[in-house]
Amino acid sequence: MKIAVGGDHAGFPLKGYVIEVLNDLGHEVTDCGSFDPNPIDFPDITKVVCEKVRSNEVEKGILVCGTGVGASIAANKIPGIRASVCHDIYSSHQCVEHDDVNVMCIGAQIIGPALVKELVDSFLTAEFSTAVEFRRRVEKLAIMEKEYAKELLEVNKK
Ligand SMILES: O=C(CO)[C@H](O)[C@H](O)[C@H](O)COP(=O)(O)O
Repeated sequence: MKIAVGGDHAGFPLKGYVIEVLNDLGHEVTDCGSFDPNPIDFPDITKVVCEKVRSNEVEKGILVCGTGVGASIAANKIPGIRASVCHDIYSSHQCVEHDDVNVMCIGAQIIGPALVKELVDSFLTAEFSTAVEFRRRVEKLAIMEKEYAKELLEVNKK
């Protein structure tokens, strides 16, 4: 699978390990930075990773920041992105099965390499359920995105 990976300064060391794990699992990785441990704001890296996901250049994205929280907030502001912090195995596959999550966010200050390996594998091997209720809920997310975008356009016109 094609995967885009990115992280801010807090995620930098763990991002390297995530890439190693992905390579070992046979995935094709695009490293979106950061490429050194200097401070960089998580929204900037989040945009790079999520653009690759929403344009279908890659199938999924993985973001690493200090807690995963900032990256997840930023990613969920981008149309077409459904992001989640995944720090437990159940969420890491259930978020794909039920909510079709396409960007996993993890916190380098929260979890270590052994768990990361299992989380990444669990996230990437999970499949979106065909059950009608899950499909309906995700469609509602896309509708919400459009509704609020319309509202923003109207506010900007004034
Ligand atoms: O976790 C984060 C956002 O949710 C960031 O990666 C940072 O770790 C966090 O904001 C702390 O910032 P700092 O510049 O590393 O002190």
